[in-house]
Amino acid sequence: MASDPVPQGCKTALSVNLNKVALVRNTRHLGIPSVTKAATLCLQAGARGITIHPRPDERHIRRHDVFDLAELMRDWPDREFNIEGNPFHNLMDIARDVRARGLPLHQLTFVPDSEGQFTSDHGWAFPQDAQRLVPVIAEAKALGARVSLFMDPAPEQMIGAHAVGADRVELYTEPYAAAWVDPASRAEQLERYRRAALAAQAAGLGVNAGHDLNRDNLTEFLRTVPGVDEVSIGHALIADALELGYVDTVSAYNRCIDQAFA
Ligand SMILES: CC(=O)[C@@H](O)[C@H](O)COP(=O)(O)O
Ligand SMILES: NCC(=O)COP(=O)(O)O
Repeated sequence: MASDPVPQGCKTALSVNLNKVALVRNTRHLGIPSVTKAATLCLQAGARGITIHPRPDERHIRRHDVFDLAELMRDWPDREFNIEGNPFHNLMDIARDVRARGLPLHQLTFVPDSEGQFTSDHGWAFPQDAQRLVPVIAEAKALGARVSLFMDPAPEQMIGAHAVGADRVELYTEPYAAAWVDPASRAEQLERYRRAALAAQAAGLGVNAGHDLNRDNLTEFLRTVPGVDEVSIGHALIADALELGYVDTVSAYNRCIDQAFA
């Protein structure tokens, strides 16, 4: 990686996931809403990066979106381009193609989804997944990308994630988001994530987080879980943008992050 737009150890960076913009766009053949325009507005509003998850069924992000966005990211050298997906399905082929075109690719987030999965709902497991992950992680790093592994908040798994060569883990936050409405469950979940983040950092990994984070649950998560390098947020953020617009929405999420560090 030539330069790292989201270095470890700084205030949490907001990466906007644009899957849901593409989902709406794909219901007609008109090209609206535009994924690249959404990316531009979010970056102008202060998003530190763009995330996409090109699923094999192309229900939202399509192959051309990856290249269109990578071209756009060339004009934003201090922002991060993060592509999520399963390295045993379509992800590595896309990553090779991005780099063959000389386009930026800062982070690959490996997610163990099945083809056609409704949405991501679990992380990698060690030692079961170790052997097959080693070569694809090595290849991703040779392509110049940081590698993050989507993981459940299980402290005992973090040494395994580091041993296979990952740079970071992305903690799967849906269980926290689902527990948020109930104060006792929320506290219990927060403690799980806090311990998982500390274990990851002790193993030498950076920590990202994502899935169902929103304006209500984000600040408390970042106040409690130490040293989160990046959050990727899509579903709730794009839903908010339908009401508030991209610019005000990105500002609102950045305020949630700022409040956690105040
Ligand atoms: C890994 C992760 O949590 C996100 O990529 C999430 O899966 C979003 O994907 P969808 O937008 O397809 O639900
Ligand atoms: N990695 C998580 C992500 O990119 C967005 O998840 P969500 O906010 O759409 O649930």
